[in-house]
Amino acid sequence: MSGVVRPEFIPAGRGLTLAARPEPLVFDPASTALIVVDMQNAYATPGGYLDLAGFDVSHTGPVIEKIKQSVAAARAAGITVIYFQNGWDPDYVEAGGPGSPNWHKSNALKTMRANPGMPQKLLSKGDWDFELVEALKPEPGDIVMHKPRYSGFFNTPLDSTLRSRGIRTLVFTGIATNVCVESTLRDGYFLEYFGVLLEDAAHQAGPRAAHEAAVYNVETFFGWVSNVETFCNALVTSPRLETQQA
Ligand SMILES: NC(=O)N/C=C\C(=O)O
Repeated sequence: MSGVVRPEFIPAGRGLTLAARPEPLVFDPASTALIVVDMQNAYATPGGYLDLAGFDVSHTGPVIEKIKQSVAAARAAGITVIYFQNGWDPDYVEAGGPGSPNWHKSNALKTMRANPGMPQKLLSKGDWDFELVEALKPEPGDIVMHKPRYSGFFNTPLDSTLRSRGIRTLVFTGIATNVCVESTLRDGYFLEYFGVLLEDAAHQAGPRAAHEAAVYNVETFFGWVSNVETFCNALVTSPRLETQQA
């Protein structure tokens, strides 16, 4: 097959071909992780942080369902599943004070400051807002990581966890496409990971154009774009690359 990207680290005789834009990408389940970014009540449930801050979360249901499908397919194929949870300790030390840009830019922190009457618990560890949505609970064998900033690589054990397992391909799902998903995929690119975005398993914070812009950025500059059905089909039906090249 012409135009297929085959990363050098995938040994001959191994690899599945994922139909993707801008071109198909060969990946090996053994060196791939499915990353589920911040599928917390804060980002996906009415009454959570994004909703309270004025972002539309009314269309997250289908995305949750798509992520569920991708997680099930990944687990069945032996792909490592990593769930991120974004947030801070209950005293908000990890959020940083006025000396941190996070204190000034985080819409969760700004929303709480603007509404002193509201429970001051957005994205606080141990609170409902911080919890993963009911439909996407990790199972034994899955990895759960907390992160204090948008990128999953910042101040977390993500890089060492991936390296120690020989993982080089990262398949992304979650919320928000244009913030934590894109930030983590971009940082992964700089660290030599191959990033794939499943576009129907991600949802934006803000207007739909923000999702589309993030998809464009990934497809054009940072990685590859596919979807859940294609990913699931690749895991069960993709012919081995060596067969295709023969
Ligand atoms: N998970 C995210 O993409 N978060 C986006 C905004 C925020 O956490 O304030």
